[in-house]
Amino acid sequence: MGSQSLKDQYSTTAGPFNSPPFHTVERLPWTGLNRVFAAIYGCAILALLYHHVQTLANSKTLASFSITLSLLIADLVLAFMWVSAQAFRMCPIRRKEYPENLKRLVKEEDFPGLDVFICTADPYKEPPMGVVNTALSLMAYDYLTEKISVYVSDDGGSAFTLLAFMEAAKFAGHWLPFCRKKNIMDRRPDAYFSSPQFSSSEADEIKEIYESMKGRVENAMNRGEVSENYINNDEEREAFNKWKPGFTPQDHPTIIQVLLDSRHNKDITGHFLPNLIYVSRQKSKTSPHHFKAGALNVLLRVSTIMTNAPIILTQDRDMYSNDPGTPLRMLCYACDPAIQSTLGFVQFPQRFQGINKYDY
Ligand SMILES: O=c1ccn([C@@H]2O[C@H](COP(=O)(O)OP(=O)(O)O[C@H]3O[C@H](CO)[C@@H](O)[C@H](O)[C@H]3O)[C@@H](O)[C@H]2O)c(=O)[nH]1
Ligand SMILES: [Mn+2]
Repeated sequence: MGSQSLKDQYSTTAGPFNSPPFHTVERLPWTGLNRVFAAIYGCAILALLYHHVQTLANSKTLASFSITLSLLIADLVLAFMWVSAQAFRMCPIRRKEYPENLKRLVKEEDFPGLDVFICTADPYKEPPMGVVNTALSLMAYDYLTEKISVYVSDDGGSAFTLLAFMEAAKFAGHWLPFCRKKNIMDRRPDAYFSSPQFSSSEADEIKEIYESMKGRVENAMNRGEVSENYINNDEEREAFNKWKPGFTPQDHPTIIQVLLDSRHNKDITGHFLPNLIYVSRQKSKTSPHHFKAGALNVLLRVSTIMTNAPIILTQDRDMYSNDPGTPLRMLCYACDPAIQSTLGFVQFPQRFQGINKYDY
């Protein structure tokens, strides 16, 4: 990473201004064994390929020529796959961040703003409640809430997704202070409610609010419309009125709806809530929309005008953050002057759980 060689980074002992380090990187033991194994395996592959080439050169019939050629091609493909997988085994490392050291040098009020992007594309393949859960796990980060802005891009152009987020905006007022108070790690509500740590009368109350929100959204979806009894005020009515006849996911004007404004909206304990903005970009059958990349580009443009945070975090709708300290961990890299000027992005490892049958 950056101009520092990996070797220099291994010896990182001090952070900026000789403070304790913000992050360290350590080589994993037993790498030597991987390399020896790869060398032996590589020789075996080369010998096999050499054998195929020899047989090919000496083959006398068309049948043996074509069989050997197919074997050679197949083994070349397998060899390529094996070589590309070795990159991860040659120099495995473990990175560690020390947010406590960062907090000692940088005051919380001086942390940068954070614009969070979530994309969703289809309310039936990607149920709105799933996207809401993802968003809540990010809104509940351990970070000054008024510095967080969550932008949701809805390529499905669905009133149900907007309804789900209107409900989520209200639920956030209960969920965020609850997570803070209980210091919950998994801040995706449905993951928390199905975890063994979930048990207390307070948690039961929150679960009840969650279930009633979920019920309302799912009922509306089952009925196939957001009827009058889901709408609470004129502002909400005005938003849903944008779904005029002829509105389709592939052809409709832009909808941008601010659901939470961090300058005004507070949770039940009086803390400010993060910004929450619903965006469904304009679509037209005559111009390509470029899928997720197109959606992210639109969110970039919208967020630049609305909040323009120097840090952007993006997350697919089928993932969630299982560590509320993620923004601080990211800042451990972004605030390190030694790598800051060359740092483009920080990527966190993904852990796959509960993959559905379409995701293999
Ligand atoms: O027109 C589209 C299509 C997809 N998406 C979103 O893009 C994300 C990724 O789509 P998904 O169907 O989950 O694709 P996966 O194959 O699971 O995703 C992997 O592969 C994609 C590229 O194929 C990457 O963009 C993803 O980050 C990566 O997780 C999701 O949030 C979608 O809602 C849109 O916003 N608009
Ligand atoms: Mn996915």
